[in-house]
Amino acid sequence: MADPDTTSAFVAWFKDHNGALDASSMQLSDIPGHGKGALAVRDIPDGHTLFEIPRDLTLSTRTSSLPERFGRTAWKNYGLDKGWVGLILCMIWEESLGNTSKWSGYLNILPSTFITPMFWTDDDLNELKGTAVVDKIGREDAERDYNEKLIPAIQSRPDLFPPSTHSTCFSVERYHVMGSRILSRSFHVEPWTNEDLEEDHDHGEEDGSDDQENLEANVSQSSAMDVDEPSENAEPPQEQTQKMDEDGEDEEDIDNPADIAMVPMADMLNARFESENAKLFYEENILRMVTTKPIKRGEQIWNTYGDPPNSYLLRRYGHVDVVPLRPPLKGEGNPADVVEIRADLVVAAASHRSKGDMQERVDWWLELADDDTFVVETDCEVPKELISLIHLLLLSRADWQKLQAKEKLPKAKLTSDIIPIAIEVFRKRLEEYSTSLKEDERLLEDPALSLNKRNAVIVRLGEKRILKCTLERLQSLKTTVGRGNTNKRKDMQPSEKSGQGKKARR
Ligand SMILES: C[S@@+](CC[C@H](N)C(=O)[O-])C[C@H]1O[C@@H](n2cnc3c(N)ncnc32)[C@H](O)[C@@H]1O
Repeated sequence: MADPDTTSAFVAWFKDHNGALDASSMQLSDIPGHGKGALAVRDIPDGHTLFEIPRDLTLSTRTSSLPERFGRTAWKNYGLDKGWVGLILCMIWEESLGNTSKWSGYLNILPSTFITPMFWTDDDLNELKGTAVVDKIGREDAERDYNEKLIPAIQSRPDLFPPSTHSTCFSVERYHVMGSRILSRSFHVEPWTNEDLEEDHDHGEEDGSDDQENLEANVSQSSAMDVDEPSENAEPPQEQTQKMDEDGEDEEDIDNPADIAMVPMADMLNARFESENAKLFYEENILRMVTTKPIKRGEQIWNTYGDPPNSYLLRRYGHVDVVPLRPPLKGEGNPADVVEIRADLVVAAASHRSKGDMQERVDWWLELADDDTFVVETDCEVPKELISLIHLLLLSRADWQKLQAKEKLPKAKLTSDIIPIAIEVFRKRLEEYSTSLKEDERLLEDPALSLNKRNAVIVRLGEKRILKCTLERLQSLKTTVGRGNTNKRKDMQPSEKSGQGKKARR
């Protein structure tokens, strides 16, 4: 895919702009099935610096000159300070400048085609039916920002965005390309000093807005960051996270979109479940990629994307992880997979035992539990909140009234009246996919299966394996409970983990 000329032009640009690369340790290469990536060209010890990126070489709304030229007040008035649209506009504008942009040598190496579901045909998207990907692709939301913010902004300043370039450089297609580049490559880079933060704050005041809350949140976030490595510098280096947050709508949840940055060179590293052997740290003036394990010559240098489930990997990055699974699951897949179960499925399964005031109980639940989706992980444990909701729906009217008075959710215990309903929930959830688990396993044996379809099958198969495993455990528990012997099956007690309010990736 990458031609060596593009790669060497990028490396030359990086060095020309004060990036430091230890080429005796690492080189960029084409890696089959991974696009480009970094390989160790010698044995590298733990704690070794592979490259350093000057902060001003990162590309964000802080470093591009566009927000300043556009005017900070106007930037806010057009809504460019919220979400990703401001950074997307900076990237498109920098690209429209061609070779005169400081980042042209970087933008030239970034991909313009993506294999994420955002760009799939309806036929391929159908393969994702039932999975956690379907509702989260967000193409319509992105296009709303394009039409309601970006277009009015560029039309307001023909001096910065000549009308002749609108249909080419500023097209909705380029907008999606830049959005996908951010989705799959951006980092969360906070300012180093309070002065930098104050600078952000000053801009807010200049615009007559009050950013004090955000400012404080950022200060505390900064000081709370993990410090992984001892540093020779006055201040310790701090760990960077590629991808701001694990939640699906992360991009919108970020306190300060100015913290989202494209980081040349650091974004050339691939990632695989629990394979991380290098990590990005930040210091006052540079970001530094440091090895976190010894790496053998010829091995790939892996960053981490936070080891998310395959549904998330496919949606954001366009690939899936397939590694050995852990008990109780067998075979290969992603040990970080999850399956989401909507609360309405639980309500439907419990409806035949309805107490008449079901809706009232559901509303009360939503208020108190603050989540309408349960997440089952590869340990195949029934989420505590799911059990608790079934309990709530089955309570006698008198017990329900007592509970309301106490404002406490019912205990999460898998009793003989709960188990059959939980079984029905898992069965119904499995029916939401259009194929069976066995059919999916057969499909994966077909070498002619397209990459998109293969990835979709891997995502849904991972979810189905969790559902089947949990279902089997519930069925076996039903038999045990039926025999009046619950003590032997302690393993089916709900996990504490899920009781701690693990949120669905929505
Ligand atoms: C941060 S970039 C890494 C550099 C990228 N490979 C390139 O060619 O520019 C992230 C992208 O790399 C690819 N990638 C990363 N890890 C991968 C993996 N384990 N398997 C396949 N592709 C991977 C995906 O296309 C993902 O969107």
